[in-house]
Amino acid sequence: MSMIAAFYGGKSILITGATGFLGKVLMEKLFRTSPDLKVIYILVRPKAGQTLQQRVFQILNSKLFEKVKEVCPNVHEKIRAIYADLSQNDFAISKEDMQELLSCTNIIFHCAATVRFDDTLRHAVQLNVTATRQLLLMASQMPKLEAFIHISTAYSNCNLKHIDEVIYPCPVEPKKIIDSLEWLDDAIIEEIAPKLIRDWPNIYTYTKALGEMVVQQESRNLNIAIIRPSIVGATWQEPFPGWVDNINGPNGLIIAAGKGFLRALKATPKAVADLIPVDTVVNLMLAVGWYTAVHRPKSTLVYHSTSGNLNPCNWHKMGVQVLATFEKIPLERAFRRPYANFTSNNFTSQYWNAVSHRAPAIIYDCYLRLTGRKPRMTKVMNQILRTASMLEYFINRSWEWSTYNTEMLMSELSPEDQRVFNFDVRQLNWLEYIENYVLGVKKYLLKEDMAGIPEAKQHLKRLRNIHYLFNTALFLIVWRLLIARSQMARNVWFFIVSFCYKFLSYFRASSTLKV
Ligand SMILES: CCCCCCCCCCCCCCCCCCCCCCCCCCCC(=O)SCCNC(=O)CCNC(=O)[C@H](O)C(C)(C)COP(=O)(O)OP(=O)(O)OC[C@H]1O[C@@H](n2cnc3c(N)ncnc32)[C@H](O)[C@@H]1OP(=O)(O)O
Ligand SMILES: NC(=O)C1=CN([C@@H]2O[C@H](COP(=O)(O)OP(=O)(O)OC[C@H]3O[C@@H](n4cnc5c(N)ncnc54)[C@H](OP(=O)(O)O)[C@@H]3O)[C@@H](O)[C@H]2O)C=CC1
Repeated sequence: MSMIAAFYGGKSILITGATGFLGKVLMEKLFRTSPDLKVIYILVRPKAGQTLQQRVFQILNSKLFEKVKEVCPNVHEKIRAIYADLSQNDFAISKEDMQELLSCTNIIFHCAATVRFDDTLRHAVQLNVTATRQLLLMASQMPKLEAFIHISTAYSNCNLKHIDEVIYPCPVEPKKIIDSLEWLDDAIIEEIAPKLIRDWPNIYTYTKALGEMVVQQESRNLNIAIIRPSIVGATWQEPFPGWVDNINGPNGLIIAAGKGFLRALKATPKAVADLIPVDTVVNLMLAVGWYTAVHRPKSTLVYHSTSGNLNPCNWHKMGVQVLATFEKIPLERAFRRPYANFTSNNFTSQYWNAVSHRAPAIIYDCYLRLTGRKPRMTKVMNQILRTASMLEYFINRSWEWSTYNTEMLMSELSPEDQRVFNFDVRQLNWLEYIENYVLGVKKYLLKEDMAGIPEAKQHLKRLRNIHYLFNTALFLIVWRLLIARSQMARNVWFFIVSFCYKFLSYFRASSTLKV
């Protein structure tokens, strides 16, 4: 019997960010391994015209939850969606709901955040810092609370090269920033933001670092742990391999590469690609929840959920495997054949952007215009290049994350728990994982049918022929222009023609002699 699964039985669990990528996989695993849990409270806001109930219904009826429905048929009754907006005072939760949360919650998993790199400082602080403080305040009023698990990111200290499982101080006190945002207007905030974030690459990582400091400062006598995942990728094993449902991190670039939009990337091939499967992160989260509640460590422990120091893979290996998978399982209606290279040189990168990205987009838009359609490719291309440039910081550097606490926890688990809540990335086979990942992007994110693969392959063949035809035509045009304008080009041309003529005459004469 799994001790961790048994621990969550009968518990009331509060999850923020349950509608996000990590939150959904966390709920799925909880329901599947501890179907006798009492209730999962989720703080949700209405979004995209959907009510809370519609959002929950959609999640529970997705492919991800298929296995849960077999193990826990009454899952609908065990999930309680509470209206909340984490960027509002008291999260805009009703008095009754707040009372219920305060009196019943046993465990908190705080996943909600804005993960946009380009968010405004005001909004990112509201969500990643102030909301964390507010939730800790709520937690301190929960008599039954056993553990508070805060999800941060391994990149919260990406201004350092070696990162230990400790909370590092930030140059500016979070409280000072929270207070100053109350009276500064938006224009001034955006002006001072670059000065505040110093050597952090974006607002996201900076505010996540502030969030950790808040956790340390406001921990009071709570049982708290922080988990820092690196780049969270598709599921490795559970509930099935390759599940993914958003375009963050590598996902958008994998699609852009598979559709033939992105054919070169400013990346350092040997830099470590620190991906971590989402189910591995979730298993660690549940193990940490159990350990924090049962063993009650004296201080706030930080756990790194990273792969680089235990089972490293670099961007070259990853890129090659992504492309190899697209050879076997192409995406539908590609713009060009998937082909790409990584370059760490600025000049080469600019060159490839002009030749491989912008030029084909402009040519395609001309074609759309000529055929009476609305041009759109340049816009799409600009968006992809903007996204790629935002991610560049992370694919041109390597970090070392120590994992003492994570390894310590692994050794504390029973063999059964190590199996059911496996977070040992040493067992991960990267080639197999990446293949399933790419397949998952095609099936679950793009919702493409596997039956369409032969047609997709046929389409790629047509693209290859168009490519050859285009290159030949281009060569002939350039050559013709050269011959018309340059004596030297004419001489070379006559030399080639006469050489070919002589070769053919010799070949014909020798074959006549043999007869
Ligand atoms: C040496 C030889 C080698 C040979 C082999 C070479 C082979 C190469 C093949 C290439 C294959 C590539 C495969 C490898 C992939 C490597 C990529 C690695 C990426 C690494 C990422 C590291 C990130 C780590 C950070 C830390 C992790 C975290 O803690 S949190 C999660 C990270 N957060 C995010 O990822 C959020 C990032 N997104 C944003 O901040 C914003 O979306 C944006 C700023 C990027 C864009 O904002 P904007 O307002 O302009 O746009 P938005 O409204 O959001 O969207 C507009 C349209 O753009 C689409 N979109 C959005 N995001 C992405 C995206 N990530 N990728 C692609 N497209 C995106 C979006 O859908 C919108 O489209 P429309 O709706 O159609 O308009
Ligand atoms: N994905 C990754 O690569 C990594 C993620 N992390 C961390 O993991 C956690 C989860 O990330 P992930 O699941 O990928 O992110 P998502 O963007 O998928 O999910 C974010 C969640 O936060 C919720 N949220 C955002 N704003 C509000 C708000 N104002 N009120 C209520 N809820 C809100 C979202 O709700 P809604 O659906 O309504 O928008 C959503 O459920 C974050 O803390 C992130 O920093 C760490 C490292 C890597």
